[in-house]
Amino acid sequence: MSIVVSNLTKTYGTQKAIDSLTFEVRPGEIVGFLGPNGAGKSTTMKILTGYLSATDGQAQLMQHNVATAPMQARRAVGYLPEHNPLYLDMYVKEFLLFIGKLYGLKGNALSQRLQQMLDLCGLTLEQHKKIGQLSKGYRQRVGLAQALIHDPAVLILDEPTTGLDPNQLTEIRALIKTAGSNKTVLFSTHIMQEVEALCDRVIILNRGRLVADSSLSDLRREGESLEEVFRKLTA
Ligand SMILES: Nc1ncnc2c1ncn2[C@@H]1O[C@H](COP(=O)(O)OP(=O)(O)OP(=O)(O)O)[C@@H](O)[C@H]1O
Repeated sequence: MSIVVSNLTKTYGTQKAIDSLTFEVRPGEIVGFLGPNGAGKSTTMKILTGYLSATDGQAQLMQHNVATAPMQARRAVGYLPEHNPLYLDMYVKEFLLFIGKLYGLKGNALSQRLQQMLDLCGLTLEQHKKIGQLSKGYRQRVGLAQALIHDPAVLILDEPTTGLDPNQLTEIRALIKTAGSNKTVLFSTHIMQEVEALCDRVIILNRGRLVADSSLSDLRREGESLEEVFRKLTA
């Protein structure tokens, strides 16, 4: 399994943001992580990527426990956080080189990987611009390039297409599909068509609890649209 989450719980003060979540993601799957605002999606992703610690339960990425083997787990994952925090004063190329070095890349391996990421993410012409000068769609490309630069087995993307215009949205979706073709991808979104276009499976949370874990083909067989299923389970 690429991702294993068992009985994962996170409490903020007296509020349980996630409550005994258990699910697994197989190698190569693209899984849509859905739920209404505040359901606990970002909290789960932050625990998986080592930005938060769990109150209880366990999570593993590529067999590495995120709490007890954090360095190995972090190397196995690329993360695009919600709102894509970037250093706006850095140049695109400079930023990607900086992130590559943080992952231990150097010399030819670093230059080759940078070139591959600029090509893959369509950033070649923008590489000498400051990140702050880029449109939102191009900033998302930079966010994806930084998540991919160390060639992780797992990609975790928190609402990667929020706030994009329809053209940029289509381009970023295509990029996720290409970049994720040989990876395991867990990504959150509120756009149901996106899940239908990209995912093999959906996991739905509601108020911190898992309320559905199903392949899209099983959902379709039952004759309900994803939107109907979502509404029924999270109303
Ligand atoms: N740092 C924090 N301190 C206190 N409560 C928090 C904190 N972060 C999140 N929460 C709460 O935990 C719950 C889950 O939040 P989370 O951001 O994980 O949800 P989400 O499903 O990602 O929502 P959205 O779709 O709006 O991004 C919410 O009730 C939220 O207010």
